[in-house]
Amino acid sequence: MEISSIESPAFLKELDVEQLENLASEIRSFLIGQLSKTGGHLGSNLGVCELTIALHKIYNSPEDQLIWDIGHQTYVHKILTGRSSMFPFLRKKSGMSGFIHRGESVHDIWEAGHSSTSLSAALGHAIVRDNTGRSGHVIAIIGDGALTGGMAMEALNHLGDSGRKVTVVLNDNGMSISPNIGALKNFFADDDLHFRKTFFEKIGIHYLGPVNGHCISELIDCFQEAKLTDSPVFIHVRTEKGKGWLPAENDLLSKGHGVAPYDPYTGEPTTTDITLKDYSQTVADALLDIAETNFFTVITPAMIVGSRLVEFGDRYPDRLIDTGIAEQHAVTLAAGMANAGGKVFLPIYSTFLQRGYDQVVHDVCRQNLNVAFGIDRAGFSGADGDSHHGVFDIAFLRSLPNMILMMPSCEVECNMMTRFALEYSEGPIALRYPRGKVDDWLGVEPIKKLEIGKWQVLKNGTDAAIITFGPILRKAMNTAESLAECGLSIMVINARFIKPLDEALLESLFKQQIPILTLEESVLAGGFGSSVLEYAADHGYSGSIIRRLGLDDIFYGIGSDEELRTAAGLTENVIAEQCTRLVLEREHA
Ligand SMILES: Cc1ncc(C[n+]2csc(CCOP(=O)(O)OP(=O)(O)O)c2C)c(N)n1
Ligand SMILES: CC(=O)[C@@H](O)[C@H](O)COP(=O)(O)O
Ligand SMILES: [Mg+2]
Repeated sequence: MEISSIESPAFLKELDVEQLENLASEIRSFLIGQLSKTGGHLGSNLGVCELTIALHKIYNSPEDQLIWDIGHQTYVHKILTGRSSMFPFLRKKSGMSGFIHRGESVHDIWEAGHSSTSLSAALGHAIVRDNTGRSGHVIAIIGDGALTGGMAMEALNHLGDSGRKVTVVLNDNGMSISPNIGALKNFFADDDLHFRKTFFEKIGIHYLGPVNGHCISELIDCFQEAKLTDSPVFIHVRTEKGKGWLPAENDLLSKGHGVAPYDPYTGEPTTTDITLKDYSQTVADALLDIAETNFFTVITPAMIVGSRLVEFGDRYPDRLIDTGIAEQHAVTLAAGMANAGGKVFLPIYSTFLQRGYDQVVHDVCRQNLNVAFGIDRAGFSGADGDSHHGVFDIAFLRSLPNMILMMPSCEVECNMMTRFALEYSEGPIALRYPRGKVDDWLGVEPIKKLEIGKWQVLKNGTDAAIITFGPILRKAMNTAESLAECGLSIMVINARFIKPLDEALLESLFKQQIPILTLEESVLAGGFGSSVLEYAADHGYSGSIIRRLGLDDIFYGIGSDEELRTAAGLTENVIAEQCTRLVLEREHA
């Protein structure tokens, strides 16, 4: 079977089990070859080849609706639904999403990226199906990692009680990104099948399994039985993440979960920039350093690898808590520990902190607890696309009483801020840092000490001021230096504290009537620039000239971080153009 000739899953109906097994190995080879060039979520997909083939063999997509949790494991689904030719463009600008994307195919029913939503969505689809008299099966496919998320539990609770005909397929590979954790993992690993069956039957859900997820005939039999069952069904499928490719099978840390381009024979990465130090590693190194003399606990919601905490966990196993995918719990756990007098650092991706927002408001900020947040992947998150960009946290955190918000622009500042956050004892504090590699120190002289709400003038100037923070500061400096050659004197300010603002510095700019350009890789609505505008309006400077550059009121898609920045106008050219306009505006005011 030529993978490139597959247009729809209809052909699977004609194939026998042996042919389906051959297809599974061909798809594996295809994935290993293609992803060696683009990178992507290899391990999860190698593990679901047989499972996805069996699902499409037995169910009739799209009349039967396959609802995938997260969606990072849908590459085989994409192949079977006619998208193999798009693999060279996987996770690229204008290419194919690494997740489910409704615009790509009628077989893509539900978009995610964040975990644990599939059961709620499936039940929602089933309720409308039943209310409208439509036929068709609704099947949610969820991983054992995603099942640790609170939403999945809430939906399971509802599903059992509803009695609706929804099939839940648990793809249990024992792995989240790293080995899965928790009591539920033990429950599913337990061979006491009787106890598990009884548990599900008691909550109104018919349990089938465990099924060998690499045995197509077992899977087929099981799905056929599920189709005939007139109540919610839970199918427990056991698979191996990374199945069929030794480098992934042997990778005990993450089974080839998310890989950069690699040599298909050895698995060795072929890109060089992965050796450069990034912000997450800088924070993790600072934590390792501080831990030598101070006791604190690090909490991670399933992101040990991405937050670069492997070494910390090896060195201080009792000081690292992996909650599994459970951001809400992680935040309130941190609040509980802080309330009990513990010192906690919680690295969490900006996009996943969205899940724990009420907990930040209600548990942490309201009680003014000493939780230090490391908001990772703040800014664009490239190839993961719209579900993962960390561009809302400034808007949703700066409105919270008691919260202090910082962003480093280089390695030195990142290290200092991590220390500062752990030393701070007046309430919640967060440093947000991006996905990229750390930059060199930009400052004129090394900072000795951070002061809450104190900004740094990196370059003096009289014609206009750029106020910004984070790595984009370098673009601001470059632009100011180029404009100096054209005779413009542009001040550059490092607003390392996003909240609180440096009111004294702002006052002096307003009084001197220096026009201001704010720059942020985050949404403009409610962002940093808005806080400067608010300050001006509230303190009698509403006539001041202030412009903002940042992200528009849209969801930005996939691209390299630089491509996305260009789309958002965060380039030196646009910054220069805006500065020039500000100067002209002041001249004509
Ligand atoms: C709310 C949320 N938190 C964290 C993540 C990051 N994340 C993506 S995949 C993954 C592991 C998922 O494990 P599982 O559901 O078992 O799928 P597998 O990769 O094992 O197939 C995690 C933690 C996410 N997507 N959503
Ligand atoms: C699918 C998912 O949500 C994660 O695997 C995510 O892709 C991780 O991103 P990083 O590679 O930036 O850690
Ligand atoms: Mg898993």
